[in-house]
Amino acid sequence: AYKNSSYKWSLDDFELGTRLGRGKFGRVYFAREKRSGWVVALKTLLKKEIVKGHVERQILREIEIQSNLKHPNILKLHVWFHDDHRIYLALEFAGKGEVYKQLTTIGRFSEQRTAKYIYQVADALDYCHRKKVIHRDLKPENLLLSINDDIKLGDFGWSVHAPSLSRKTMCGTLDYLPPEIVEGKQYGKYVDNWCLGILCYEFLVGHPPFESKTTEETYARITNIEISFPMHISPGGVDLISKLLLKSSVNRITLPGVMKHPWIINNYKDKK
Ligand SMILES: Cn1ncc2ncnc(NCCc3cnc(NC(=O)Nc4cccc(C(F)(F)F)c4)s3)c21
Repeated sequence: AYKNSSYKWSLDDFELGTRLGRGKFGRVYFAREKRSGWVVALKTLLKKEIVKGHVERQILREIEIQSNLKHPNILKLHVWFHDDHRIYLALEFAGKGEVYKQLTTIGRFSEQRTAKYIYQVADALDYCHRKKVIHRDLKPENLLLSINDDIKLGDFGWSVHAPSLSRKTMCGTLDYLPPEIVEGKQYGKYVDNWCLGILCYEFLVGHPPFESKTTEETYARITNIEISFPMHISPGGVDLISKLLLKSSVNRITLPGVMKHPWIINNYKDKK
């Protein structure tokens, strides 16, 4: 029945299970589609919250963008539907949950684990960029892990079609903002390359490089690129991060360049 896209999905098609997570606009549940037995992560978003947050256009853009992306390291949006009060996103279920939960539990990741995740995120982002999509909100909270420990890039709630000037209102952490956004300049797809550098540092060290007590201090450290590396990071890791965290966005190492970087090659053995 559900193969033809005109099928009207509803909550009645799903059996809800345990709650997997809670966000600002709604909750995520483990769910099973009754007829096929398919397991999904059902994200519910309260319409009145979306209207209050003035993010209606964003959720529609996310649905349009994520429905058209098909990549092994991007969380699939299977179907979406709505009722009087909520919008529902039936997403691919990531068996090992959120990356940041693992990062906070373990503290920091090994070079091998980091290289694998960075390779997979770079591969997913390169695919997005080729489809003219900038993710813009890359951080551990938006990364999930499949049961085979593969990265699933999720939450395209902030993604846009390149190039873009649309303001990214400050919600959540500032640590990942690149200098061009902090300085309110026009920006392009290279914002994702910057975020990949922040992500790589945070995976290896356990916290982002410019984290500070005050917003002003974080801004200052981002625009001056004040970065220090702990002793335990290898020269290869320092080299890759230093080639991503460059003020001039066009000089940042490309995503294919990240995937071919010696540090990645040496540390990520079983890449396909
Ligand atoms: C926790 N967890 N454990 C396992 C597991 N497996 C899959 N998914 C999980 N969690 C959901 C991950 C998400 C993916 N895509 C999202 N998309 C979104 O949240 N979009 C969104 C929200 C609010 C406002 C807007 C708007 F309007 F601003 F655009 C957009 S959330 C899982």
